[in-house]
Amino acid sequence: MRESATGAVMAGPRPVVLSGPSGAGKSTLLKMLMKEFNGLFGFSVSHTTRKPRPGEVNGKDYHYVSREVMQAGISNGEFIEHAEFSGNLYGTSKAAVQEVQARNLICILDIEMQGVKSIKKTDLNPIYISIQPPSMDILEKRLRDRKTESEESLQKRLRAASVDLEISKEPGLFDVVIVNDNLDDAYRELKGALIEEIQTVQGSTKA
Ligand SMILES: Nc1ncnc2c1ncn2[C@@H]1O[C@H](COP(=O)(O)OP(=O)(O)OP(=O)(O)O)[C@@H](O)[C@H]1O
Ligand SMILES: Nc1nc2c(ncn2[C@@H]2O[C@H](COP(=O)(O)O)[C@@H](O)[C@H]2O)c(=O)[nH]1
Repeated sequence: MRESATGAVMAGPRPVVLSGPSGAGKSTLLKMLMKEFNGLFGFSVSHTTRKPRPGEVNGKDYHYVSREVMQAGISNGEFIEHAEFSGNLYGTSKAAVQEVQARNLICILDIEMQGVKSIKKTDLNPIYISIQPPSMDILEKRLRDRKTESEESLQKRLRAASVDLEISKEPGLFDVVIVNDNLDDAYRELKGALIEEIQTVQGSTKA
């Protein structure tokens, strides 16, 4: 048993932090993981002040809130971490992580670099995984092809990506670094990195 960063006393699988530049493929890999291991992983639904993209669902992809609401929550101590990214606020609430851990699932946090640094100061003790693009050119192409960003947002994200890739070289910051070139290879690596946690949860649900 341990007292987690959420303030709740929890036993159970270690959470997983997936980080890496916007467009590196975190959500794509995460969806593959959740599809193959249905019922083993739970997504920590972050709050954000950015507007939903077509197809995104409030409460599933994010909790979409105003800056005022988010700032009030931060002041009330409701967030484990938060960061300003590409002109918007993003943050992980204690409730989001508690909700997943209460179901004894492997909690996945998809967060950018400032969030990683903040989580490092807590006792959440996740496995830190960095998903990286094969090159900046390929990252730009993937982000452009995704068609979710304005030119301004795209440029901000590319600038953040360069900084992110530099910081991620810091020894010990990530437990695993995966270069997402071929998607199937990257997915295999991700599964390999999580196999112990997967087997632990599979074992405990069979018992
Ligand atoms: N290995 C790959 N080869 C080609 N395209 C890929 C690969 N991985 C992901 N993509 C595509 O790249 C785009 C960005 O991927 P994705 O949205 O998963 O990135 P992300 O890291 O979650 O970004 P963000 O942080 O902005 O949410 C998507 O359109 C996705 O389909
Ligand atoms: N520090 C945090 N970063 C987060 C959180 N939720 C998402 N993110 C990161 O934001 C960028 C942009 O996401 P997008 O959905 O607008 O493309 C990406 O790098 C995410 O990992 C959070 O709660 N905290």
